[in-house]
Amino acid sequence: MLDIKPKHPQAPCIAVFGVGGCGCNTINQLSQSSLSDNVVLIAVNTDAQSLAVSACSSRLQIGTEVTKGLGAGADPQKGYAAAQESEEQLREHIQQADVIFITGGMGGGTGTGAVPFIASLAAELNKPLVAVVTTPFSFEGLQRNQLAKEGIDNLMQHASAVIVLPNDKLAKTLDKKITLVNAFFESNRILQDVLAGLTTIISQSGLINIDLNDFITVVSHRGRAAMGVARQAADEELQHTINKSLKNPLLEDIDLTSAKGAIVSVMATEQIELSQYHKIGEILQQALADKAVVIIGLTIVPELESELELMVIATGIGDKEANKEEKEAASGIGDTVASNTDERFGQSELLNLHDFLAEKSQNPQTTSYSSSEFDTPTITRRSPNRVFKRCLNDGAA
Ligand SMILES: Nc1nc2c(ncn2[C@@H]2O[C@H](COP(=O)(O)OP(=O)(O)OP(=O)(O)O)[C@@H](O)[C@H]2O)c(=O)[nH]1
Repeated sequence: MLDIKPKHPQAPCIAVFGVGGCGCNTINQLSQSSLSDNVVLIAVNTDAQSLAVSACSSRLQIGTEVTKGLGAGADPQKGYAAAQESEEQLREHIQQADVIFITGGMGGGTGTGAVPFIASLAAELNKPLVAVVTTPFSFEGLQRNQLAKEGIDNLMQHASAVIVLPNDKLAKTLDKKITLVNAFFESNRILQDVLAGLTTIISQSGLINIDLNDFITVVSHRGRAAMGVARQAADEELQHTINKSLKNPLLEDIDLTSAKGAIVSVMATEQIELSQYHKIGEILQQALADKAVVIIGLTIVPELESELELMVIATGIGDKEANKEEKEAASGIGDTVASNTDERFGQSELLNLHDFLAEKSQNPQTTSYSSSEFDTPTITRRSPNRVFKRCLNDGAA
């Protein structure tokens, strides 16, 4: 049974399901990250042996009758039937969470069959669910790739957002001599970062907070999602940093101009200027679809190593052609450029920051942070010894 006891009762409960071999490997690696204490990792598999060596404290063997604990033998229908057999336990786990992340490798039996089933339960229980899945290496053959495609199509019908990480794409960025085991490990590190980043974004209390409702607003656009992280190098133009965050080479080739929503988590030092914060919103509005909802959170980290770090999650990414038609219809012309960004950029967020800066200039003590309140300044963290710390307005701290 899922047991989430957040230290901060107001913090949303986040369940991360790792399903099948790939999913369980990923959350094993994720358990090495420092995650907020409201995040629970649940290993779900048909394969009893692989589950037995999982580092996760919550493990759920599904389909004991259907698979006899031996895996789904690359048959997604078996994976689906296994999840169906264990529907009650899965429901109990889902019910206790406020938001669900699920990860698995598409192309085999368990992940391809069970991930869409779990997503359908979450949809039925009205819980937001974001899936982060891989597609097979092309050397694994056409059959696996076809199964993966079908699995993703099924998943898209139920998940709030789906982030796809093609193993093939990853292979292109690795040394040709890398071993298969290491290639998987590297790929899992990306999955780990994506999941750690997603959970951090909702758990973290910043100066300008991104809460669960913001997250739900953005993921409710449904469809493909993408995520990118960037750190501003010394003297780098803000535009360039944002472009970097939008061009994560390990994610799918996707058309961000069709994204209908984005959540941006900004970490910056106290030196961040109002105009910089505003500019992030403007640049993103121009990069995404017209009327895209952009929610920007800000956390002040005095010890940040760079001037600024950004994590962007873009959602509701659709078909390029459909998007072009939509834009043309909306504007009455061919090439549309995002206009009137102020209207779509949350004024209340700007006011919050403005208040903060004004207050700071009048009363410097209100922003004197103790350095122990903050931790390593990167958005995603891998060190198991580092506890994620909250910032500024966390009343419960
Ligand atoms: N990135 C990454 N991909 C993996 C890993 N393990 C497997 N995969 C990919 O995920 C696909 C599905 O493999 P598994 O997750 O082992 O399969 P399963 O879902 O457990 O299904 P069955 O073994 O048939 O029960 C494979 O075809 C690989 O492309 C991993 O550790 N990392």
